[in-house]
Amino acid sequence: MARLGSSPLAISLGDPAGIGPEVIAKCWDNRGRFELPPFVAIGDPRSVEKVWDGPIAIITDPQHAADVFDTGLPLLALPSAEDVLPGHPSVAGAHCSLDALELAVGLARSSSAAAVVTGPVAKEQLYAIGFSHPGQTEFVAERCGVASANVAMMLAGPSLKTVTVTTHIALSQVPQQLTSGLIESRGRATLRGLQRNFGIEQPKLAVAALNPHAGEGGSLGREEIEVIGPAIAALTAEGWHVTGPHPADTLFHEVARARYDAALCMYHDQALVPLKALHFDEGVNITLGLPIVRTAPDHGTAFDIAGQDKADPRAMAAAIRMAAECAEHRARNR
Ligand SMILES: NC(=O)C1=CN([C@@H]2O[C@H](COP(=O)(O)OP(=O)(O)OC[C@H]3O[C@@H](n4cnc5c(N)ncnc54)[C@H](O)[C@@H]3O)[C@@H](O)[C@H]2O)C=CC1
Ligand SMILES: NCC(=O)COP(=O)(O)O
Repeated sequence: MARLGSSPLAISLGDPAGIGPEVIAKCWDNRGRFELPPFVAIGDPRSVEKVWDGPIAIITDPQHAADVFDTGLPLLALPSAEDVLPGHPSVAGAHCSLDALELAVGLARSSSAAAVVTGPVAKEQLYAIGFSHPGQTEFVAERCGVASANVAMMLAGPSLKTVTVTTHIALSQVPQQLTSGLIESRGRATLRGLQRNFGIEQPKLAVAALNPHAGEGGSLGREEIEVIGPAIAALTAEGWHVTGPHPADTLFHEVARARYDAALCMYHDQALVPLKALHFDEGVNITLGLPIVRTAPDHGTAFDIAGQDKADPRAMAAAIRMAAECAEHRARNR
């Protein structure tokens, strides 16, 4: 188990109607088996009570989380304006999930929490209340004062780490938004993040192509020649170990995966499909490039199974463990 200082991890429950409250409660239930350090959950206590009958320890100071961790799930209460119905998202629930996220980030920024783990939110619900960021990644970056181009959304599992250059945009927008500058800055955030969070001193980055067969010499698209290639050359000139652009269809099999520490992908599904195919049960989303550690499970709100005791907590447990390990690693190598 990672050894943290006196501060617990702060975990936002996510959308109160999603599976966040259930998987977090199940993590507390299985804290010994999953080898989890003390954490404090943040959100509406009713969202947990509706799906779990274990003990909740309401606290008002995160520093008390460790004292009560053996007897109940430590919870900083942020009640939603309306009652919670698992599987039925609401405007009030979206506001509640955003408040919990904001508080969790604030606690980590002020060192009252060792790291942040975020429960799943529904982007559609957040967009409906005026949330102007593509996702939690960009929101956390802004709250930390980091430009969103300088963070990287990494999905990490035991045998694969992927990063996506463009994040939550329509597929039709990807070619316009892909620039050499953006690929470079995501690449840099990834390489530094591998060093800082995972202790990989000389990280190897494999860059995926956008087009089939890496563009087939320009006849199936010119992004590899005009956009991706120059970004790889710039990163290589800085001394980083970067290869590509690699045809994406042959980048994720076992032998190929052994050649790199992370794959830099051009769009969301290029990065997330291989990761979830291999490691859905234990995939972790980690934001690289922040002054704090932020992780999340790779899955979403799963409203279709919320409140039915079907949610698998292993990805949340992996996110908690990774947050603790990265925080400890960063503290040791300050
Ligand atoms: N980090 C985050 O906050 C994320 C949020 N989302 C949000 O979640 C919402 C739903 O997205 P979907 O694409 O449907 O993905 P999803 O991950 O919520 O669900 C996809 C399928 O996997 C199942 N599933 C997901 N997690 C599970 C678990 N722990 N145990 C058992 N089954 C599980 C669901 O029941 C569903 O059938 C969207 O609004 C999206 O914005 C999606 C991914 C990550
Ligand atoms: N598909 C990954 C995802 O939706 C996570 O996004 P974020 O809210 O962590 O930015």
